[in-house]
Amino acid sequence: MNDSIPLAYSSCWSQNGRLRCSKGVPWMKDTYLRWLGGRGMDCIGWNDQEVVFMWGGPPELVEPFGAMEMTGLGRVGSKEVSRTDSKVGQAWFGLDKPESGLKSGLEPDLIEKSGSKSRLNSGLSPIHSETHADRVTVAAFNPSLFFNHPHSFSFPVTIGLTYAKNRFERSEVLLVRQKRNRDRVRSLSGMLEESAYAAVTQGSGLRRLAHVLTVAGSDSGGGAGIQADIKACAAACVYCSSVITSVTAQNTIGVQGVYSLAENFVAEQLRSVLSDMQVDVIKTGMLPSPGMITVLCQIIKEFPVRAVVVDPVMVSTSGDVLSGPSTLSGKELLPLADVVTPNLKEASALLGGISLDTVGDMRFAAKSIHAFGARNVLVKGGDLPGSSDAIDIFFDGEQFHELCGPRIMTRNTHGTGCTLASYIAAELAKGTPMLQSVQAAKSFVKSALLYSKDLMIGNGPQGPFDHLFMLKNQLNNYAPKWSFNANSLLLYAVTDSRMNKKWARSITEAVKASIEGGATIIQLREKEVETSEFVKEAVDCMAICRSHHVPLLINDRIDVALACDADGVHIGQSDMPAELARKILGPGKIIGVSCKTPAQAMKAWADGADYIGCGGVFPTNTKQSNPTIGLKGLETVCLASKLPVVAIGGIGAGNVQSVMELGVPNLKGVAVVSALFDQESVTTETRRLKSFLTVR
Ligand SMILES: Nc1ncnc2c1ncn2[C@@H]1O[C@H](COP(=O)(O)OP(=O)(O)OP(=O)(O)O)[C@@H](O)[C@H]1O
Ligand SMILES: Cc1ncc(CO)c(N)n1
Repeated sequence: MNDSIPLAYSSCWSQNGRLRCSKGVPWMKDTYLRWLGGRGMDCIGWNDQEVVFMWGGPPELVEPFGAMEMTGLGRVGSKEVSRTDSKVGQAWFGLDKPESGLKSGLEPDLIEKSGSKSRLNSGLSPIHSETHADRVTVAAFNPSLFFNHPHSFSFPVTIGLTYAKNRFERSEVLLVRQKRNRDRVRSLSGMLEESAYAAVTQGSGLRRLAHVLTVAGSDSGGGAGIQADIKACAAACVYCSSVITSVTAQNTIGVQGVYSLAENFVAEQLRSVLSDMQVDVIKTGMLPSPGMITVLCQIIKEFPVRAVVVDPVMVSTSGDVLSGPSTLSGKELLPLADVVTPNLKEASALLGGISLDTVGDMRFAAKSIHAFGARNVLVKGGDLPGSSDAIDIFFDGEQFHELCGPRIMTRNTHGTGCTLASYIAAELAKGTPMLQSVQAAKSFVKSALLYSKDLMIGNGPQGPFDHLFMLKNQLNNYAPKWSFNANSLLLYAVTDSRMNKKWARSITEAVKASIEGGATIIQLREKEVETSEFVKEAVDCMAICRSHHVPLLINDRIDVALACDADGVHIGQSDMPAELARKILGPGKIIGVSCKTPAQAMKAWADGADYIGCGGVFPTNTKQSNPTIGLKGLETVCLASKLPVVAIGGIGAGNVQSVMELGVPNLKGVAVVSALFDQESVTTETRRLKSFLTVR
């Protein structure tokens, strides 16, 4: 790499795969800014597993990644720590206090607990350390927010990424946004992702894949065990190596035979993989003997990994015993587990055979198993009697989370447990935080069951399902096309068929006029138009919007959005659930959800929406039965929302200022119907309203 900026300005580099840090980098603000301007990146911290970079860029590239906040991620041992800060300049770069860097992102007690090797620090403060990195995390931020420095805007994204990659040849480079949306962001921006990959491969010619090692039994029927684990990891785009503990003769009827491997041969497999490959996460399944667990625990301590996921397999779905409860009752493994995932029978066995029949019992079980030393516990309720939902209880030692999803009526649930644990492991390997990993896994199992509910493999009562359904789902469009810029919510024009009719305009004319007046995003909300007509107009509107670089969304009608390749959809609380809309549309489309309450806003975020529409703020003729929430209600939802917000409902030139004056950072604009479209000149009215709005 052409490294024309002297290394002295940087605080660390890699040598033979180890990260080395310079001693006593002087605090030179101006030089540093020049360096940052040229590189767009600085290492702000590291520990023995992870290096954290800050990366800046021009606003239009950075904003989709969350302009106002950034997150530093760190790890101490296998515990992930993170810190999100909106007062970026000072807290993260220590412009005022060089020592304040990421050090403050790690709780001091964690640093101590983790032992002497782990440390994080500011990239600028004097550091004397040598460690190695197996992951480089690149956090995006917008330097224009706090650096009044011309060079901050002038470097290509790839330089930063190439830089990171070259510095840490053996490391994986990850692009992240806020902790909350990390996984989505990685796929949000096609351009950035491509750049990232180009950078990663160009630089050193090497690239890493997140890696899960499964230590489990083979299911000859292919639905559970090691076979399910490999497929689940593949579906999550993660590499999976496998150490086989036992071979079962198994089909959809039951388990006909079990042949367990010798403990020392399992140890040999473990050492083969772990001594050669960079495993991020170990997932365990069937461990047929206490001796095997002892061997595994020893080897995990020898080769520490990012996280350990323990699925305490004891009984197959068919009811056949795969390993006795005694194997885990030694409880050597649980203290090493970042998460343990017992089903009801397994939880009961771990707790000496108590009966678990209700969600309350599941909470009790989760707490009791947590006391054995696992950091997190997920008690799975797939077999909860009399429940129409599939309810799992997640306990992190402090809080319970009830993860609730619809129970899919199907015989094909063989291997759900193995799949769930492996998918959690895969997400953790990619760097997704624990709770989100569990949620993603649950959502994956649900979708896989839904897709496979009528599949017929084998003649027994419990069939396998199809893990790779996404490859076959033609509706899914996984190529990201549009990276959502929340600033486009500034003046959001929503068309209305009644008003168009009243003023004798076609939808296309209305859209064209509002764009001319300065609308920054358009939504077609056409409740009274025939589908064929709607699609035809939507295609024309798309062409106009594309040529003006204005995103076009379709209200409610996902089919129409797909048919005209719109940029996304806007959905209400009673329309298609956002989570399913995301499944159908893929990560590249924009999804907005109407929300009135903080709870709805949280759900929209969890479901993968990009923004929320909040209102009705003021009374309106468009939706007479819609109760208004007022400016106070809007403010409350904005403060609770993790997504950008656009206000809607009775907004026009007379009150738009009162809305924007709320001054909540994530309130990005106003959505307007009548004030634009129930007017003689749409262009004039749009222009007028726009004059009250400025990009914030
Ligand atoms: N019919 C279903 N519909 C939706 N989700 C389900 C269904 N059955 C199980 N799940 C979910 O699948 C995950 C695995 O739970 P389950 O209790 O089936 O595990 P398990 O008994 O260990 O599975 P297996 O032994 O078949 O591998 C949980 O998140 C559970 O809620
Ligand atoms: C090998 C194996 N592991 C796990 C399970 C649990 O479903 C199974 N049925 N078979």
